[in-house]
Amino acid sequence: MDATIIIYVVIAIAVIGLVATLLLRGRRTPPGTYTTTRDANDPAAPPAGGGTDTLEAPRAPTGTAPPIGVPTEEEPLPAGVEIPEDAAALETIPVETPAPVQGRLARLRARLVKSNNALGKGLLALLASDKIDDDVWDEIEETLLLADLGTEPTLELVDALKERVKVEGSRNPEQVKAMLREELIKLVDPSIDRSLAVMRHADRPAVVLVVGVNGVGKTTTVGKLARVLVAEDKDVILGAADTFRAAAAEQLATWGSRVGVPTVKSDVDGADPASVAFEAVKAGIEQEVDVVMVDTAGRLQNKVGLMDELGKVKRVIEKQATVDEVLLVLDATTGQNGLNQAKVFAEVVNITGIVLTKLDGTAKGGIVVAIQRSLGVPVKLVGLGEGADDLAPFETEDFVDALLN
Ligand SMILES: Nc1nc2c(ncn2[C@@H]2O[C@H](COP(=O)(O)OP(=O)(O)OP(=O)(O)O)[C@@H](O)[C@H]2O)c(=O)[nH]1
Repeated sequence: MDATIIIYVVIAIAVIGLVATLLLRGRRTPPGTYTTTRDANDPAAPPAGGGTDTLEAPRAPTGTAPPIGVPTEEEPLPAGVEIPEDAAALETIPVETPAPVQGRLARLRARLVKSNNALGKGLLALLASDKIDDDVWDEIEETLLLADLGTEPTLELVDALKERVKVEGSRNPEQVKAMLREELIKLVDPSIDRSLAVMRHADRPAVVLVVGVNGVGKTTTVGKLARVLVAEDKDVILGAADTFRAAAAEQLATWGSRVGVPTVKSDVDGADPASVAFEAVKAGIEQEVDVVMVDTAGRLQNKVGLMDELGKVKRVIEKQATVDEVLLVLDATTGQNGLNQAKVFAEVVNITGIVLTKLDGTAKGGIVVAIQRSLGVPVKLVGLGEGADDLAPFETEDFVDALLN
């Protein structure tokens, strides 16, 4: 009897608590409010009058989006932004355990071997031929250029090989392979620091901003990278600031929920990305996570638009934290086009690392060298498939071995 009363009392307290929480939360995030000056790139002029201005939301293609609040750099406000409960709450649903990160590139080597066979086999056959005359050197050069190594690195590699063949004389296949391996490793550069800046600061999380054009595999990469961080035992929050494509936020949230990582997103198409980024970092600080990772749209229709959007996202984040890492995602299959994209992004934000996706679908592994050379930024991660754990930290020797096998 006593026990029944206690159970009723506990249930009553829980219901009252829940109702109070819902009421309070509703009051904390008034929709459609906008209290300070607009930015030039904000979508619509605020109506005149009153202490609180209300902005029309940027319209979704259907034109059905309701008015939302748009943040300013002075005082960002939520714009229909959903802030999930902390990761501990999400962990009540079964989550997947990501594959270990250590040695992933070596394990995924077969993907590169398949696509880069032409490069490795071609070069080894040429170098091991009885007589290496100018025609053979030309063919070697062509093979390297076709693998997107870039003109300058190709010439450097060919010169180094010519010199070694002259000095060492031998064309025993094993020796040739060792020689080529050494020279390729030098070109890719094992001395570069490729670690990700994902260490939590004393009082706030590390913030990673992920940029790149649509379709390169950016959202997928953020999802996969969340798994990498979870595998390294880090608490993560995702910010779905790619508000341009309606499904991107849901796609990201699905990736996150698979590994118990919450996603801050807006339920309004075309909401201000800076608002989502701000709220994600705020949630990350409040929930004391290690890393906040923000996905962005970064449409490349023109440089000024891109600069406005990414610049604002970054400035708004910097009201509460530092941006520790800006990762540019590039599709390895796009060759020169990817390099051009990289240059435009590099002019707009300070890129600290490259994620090269779809390396499994191309024989153009040389793009790693070309990108590092032209941007002066290291390739930190490579995408080697559509599977959830097909993203690997870049390791020079494993990469070169995959090219040559
Ligand atoms: N083969 C292969 N496919 C990949 C890789 N990375 C991503 N993809 C695929 O590329 C496609 C596009 O990926 P998304 O993540 O949606 O591209 P996005 O750049 O985020 O596009 P938006 O969300 O529109 O900005 C998807 O089908 C992914 O599965 C990879 O490393 N290898």
